[in-house]
Amino acid sequence: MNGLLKMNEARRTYKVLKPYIKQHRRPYVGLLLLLFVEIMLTIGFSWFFGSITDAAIHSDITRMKWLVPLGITLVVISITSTYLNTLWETIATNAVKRDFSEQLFKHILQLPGKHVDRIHSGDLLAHFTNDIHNLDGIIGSSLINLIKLPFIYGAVLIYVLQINWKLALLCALVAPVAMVSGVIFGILLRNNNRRIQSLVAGFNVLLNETFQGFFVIRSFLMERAIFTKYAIKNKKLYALELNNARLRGWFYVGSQAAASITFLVSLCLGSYYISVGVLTVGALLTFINLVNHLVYPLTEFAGQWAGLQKSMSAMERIFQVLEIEAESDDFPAAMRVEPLVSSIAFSDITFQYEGQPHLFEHLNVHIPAGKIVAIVGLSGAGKTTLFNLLQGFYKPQTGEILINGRQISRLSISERRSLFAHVSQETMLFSGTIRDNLLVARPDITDRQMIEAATMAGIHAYISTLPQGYETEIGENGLKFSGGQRQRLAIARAILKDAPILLLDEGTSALDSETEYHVKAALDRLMHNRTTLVITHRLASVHRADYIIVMDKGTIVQMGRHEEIMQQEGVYRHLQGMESKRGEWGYADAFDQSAV
Ligand SMILES: Nc1ncnc2c1ncn2[C@@H]1O[C@H](COP(=O)(O)OP(=O)(O)OP(=O)(O)O)[C@@H](O)[C@H]1O
Repeated sequence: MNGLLKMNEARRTYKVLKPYIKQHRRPYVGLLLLLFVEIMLTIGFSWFFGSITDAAIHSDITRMKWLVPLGITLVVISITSTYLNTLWETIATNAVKRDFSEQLFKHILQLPGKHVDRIHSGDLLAHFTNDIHNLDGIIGSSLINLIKLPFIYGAVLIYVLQINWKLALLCALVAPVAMVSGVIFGILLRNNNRRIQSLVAGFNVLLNETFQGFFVIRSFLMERAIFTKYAIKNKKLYALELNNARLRGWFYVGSQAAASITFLVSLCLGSYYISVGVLTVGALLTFINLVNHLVYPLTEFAGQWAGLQKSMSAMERIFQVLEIEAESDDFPAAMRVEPLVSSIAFSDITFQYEGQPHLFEHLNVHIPAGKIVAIVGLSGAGKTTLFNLLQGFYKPQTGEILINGRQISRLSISERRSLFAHVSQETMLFSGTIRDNLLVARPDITDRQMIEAATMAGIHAYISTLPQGYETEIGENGLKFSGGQRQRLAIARAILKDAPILLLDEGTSALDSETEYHVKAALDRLMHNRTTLVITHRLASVHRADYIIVMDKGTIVQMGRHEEIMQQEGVYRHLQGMESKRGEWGYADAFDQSAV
């Protein structure tokens, strides 16, 4: 039933969390022990009030003499147990959350490309900013209270039954009402919390897009539209939070009413019992002290149940990611592969992106070792997809990719990724220093090697002009690089990776002539003695290639040297024609001057 905690859901949750709870079992065992201490304290204090009152009424000084130190002992135990309870609960909850979030993060880092495509980064963010924190219910307070409350209820009921069974049973009549209203409250609260959680995930998506697309938003004057979206979500969240408060308010009013009625009934009937000599004043005091424990565990149980359900819905969202099979059990490590100049063969490859029509059908192509091969074609022809397949981000449905005759699918992920150095259109720079960004491929390299690579890439001279050189911080709050500088940093990274196959995406952005000269020179050095596949959108640069592969809608339509395929009627000549028209319009030149 919607809203009720499904048993298989709970079982699945605890199956996943069990190893983490087991690993941090000490604070959990401590909390279980404290549970019994708390039950003893609850009954002990009530008994103490009754006993000391009766002793006072009967002027029993001897009894009072040993009751006072006992009372002090109870207070000391109570203070200590409260302290330990807070400490152990925090340790248990946070240790489990810490390990579980690390596992989730690791899992996400190892998800296959086809699944990453389907998940919005804002949703992934929400797992860490929201869902993980909402797990408290299943691993912390709610779980412990759900175990504790029935014990407290049972122990108190047994104790008050032997004080006066009629009074006790009368008070216990409140139980069914409290339980039914608790279940209804739990369902309503869970449904409301589900809506809140999915709204919070939506917030993350919006914020993520806004901060990533800051300049696009400004350039397209989208500020008002984005702000309106934010404000609408904010209003919805406010309404849902208010709904939550109302639900909780009504529930606590109900609990209070139940507690007050029970208190009044036991006080009035108890006073009558005193007057007819069935109860002593002390026994009534003990009873009244305990009677609240016949109501609050029931109402509190419903509250904790709701907390548990809130955690369950957070866990449900996390499951959607956890259930996707990861590429490997552990992180692939960078490894040195033989710097053998390698041939590449796509053999009978059929591939389609999920939910898309076939992009490649029986694609066959052989690239000899040590050659520079340019891949050209209109946008969407499948050029980038070839790179994605080579690096194993996606798997072909049929066919094999062979490197030096070896089936690439038989290589480990480490071996496979170590074969390629990829210089993409967009150079991702991470927060940290220039050194950190250069050493991403090989943290073990020496300063001399790093400087050599930067010199070859034509970026060392610039880095040397910076006051802090290679230690300069880059990223959000640090130095920003121009497009050309970023490209040269990417080339330096690729030089340091020293892989036998170079995958180069030249991109559409043009560079000014001087920068282009430096980048080209750096690339020439990088391509030396390697097999290079270069996606190029600027046909002026294809003359350097040994072969040109022309792609159209997932098919290789032409292949050969520039001079050969220029003789043929087809896509390549058409592209060349477009390029020269672009040159005539002066578009490329104008762009060249403004870039970098
Ligand atoms: N992750 C993806 N999921 C679904 N479809 C995709 C994905 N990536 C690319 N495609 C589709 O596959 C086709 C080929 O895309 P690909 O990026 O390989 O083309 P391309 O030749 O590199 O284009 P461009 O020159 O514009 O970069 C396109 O129709 C594209 O929409």
